[in-house]
Amino acid sequence: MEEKKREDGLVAMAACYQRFDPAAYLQYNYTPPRADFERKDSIVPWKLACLHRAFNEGDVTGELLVDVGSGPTLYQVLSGCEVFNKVLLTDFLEVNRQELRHWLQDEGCNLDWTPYLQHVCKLEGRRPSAWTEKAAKLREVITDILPIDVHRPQPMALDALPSSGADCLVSCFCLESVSPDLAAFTRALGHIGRLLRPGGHLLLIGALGESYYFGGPGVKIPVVPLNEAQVCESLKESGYTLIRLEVYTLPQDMRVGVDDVTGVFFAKAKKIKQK
Ligand SMILES: Nc1ncnc2c1ncn2[C@@H]1O[C@@H](CSCCNC[C@@H]2Cc3ccc([N+](=O)[O-])cc3CN2)[C@@H](O)[C@H]1O
Repeated sequence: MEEKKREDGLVAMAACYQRFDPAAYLQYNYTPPRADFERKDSIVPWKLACLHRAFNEGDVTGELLVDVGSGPTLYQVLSGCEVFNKVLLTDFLEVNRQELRHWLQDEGCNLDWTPYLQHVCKLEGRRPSAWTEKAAKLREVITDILPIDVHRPQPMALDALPSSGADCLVSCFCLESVSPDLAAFTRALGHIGRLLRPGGHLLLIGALGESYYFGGPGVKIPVVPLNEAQVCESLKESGYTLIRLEVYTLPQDMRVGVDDVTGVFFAKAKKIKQK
């Protein structure tokens, strides 16, 4: 009975995503005020600063970085692309994989990523005009955009990764938005952990206190509301050691009606080496 209930929850969640609208989603979350590079307290600059620091403090190294549940966004790998020479983007929906391909092939997409590229160049101490070099670097290291389902014990095709696994995973706003409940969120953390080599790092960004968001006009998608303690506990339960947790609380004017998120967490964790 338990298994049937679990399965039904995942089928219902997948059905919600059939109406996901990448262009609207990008508009809701990746334009001002949530993405305002002139504002110190805007969410996107905070996320980019967390990722820049995490990728550049010396302990995150290797060949392969996998972004889990990329959605239609690229910001999550703008720092990582300077550290890894192979980056895989992944998503559950073809419409999102297509949106990412459009950018990769410079075919025009639904968001201008230039301000993001310029901002991360600034974080790296480079002149903002180096954004074109960063865009070229990104197009060089992103070797594929693949399907993924974090609810499967094997979330990606077996031949997608080397047998040793990825050296680092990044995942932003995905797991809590695709899991019917906390147990499913924790299981999904364990599933993606199987893509990561022991000792590899997980950089996880997610929503705190969010119970729904709009994935398009009238497309209300349920989210499992998380608090910091649950995030820490789920990471521990699914085989990670927490290195650092940072929390951002949304100022009132960042609450724009597209979700009921109250905060954002950034966790840097490490997959425990098997004894
Ligand atoms: N089974 C699956 N496995 C993997 N990925 C899957 C699966 N099902 C759907 N997906 C894939 O996962 C999805 C990822 S987008 C999820 C959106 N998360 C909530 C949204 C995001 C957001 C952004 C920014 C801010 N902010 O404050 O600045 C707040 C918030 C809070 N609201 C989507 O790409 C879908 O295609």
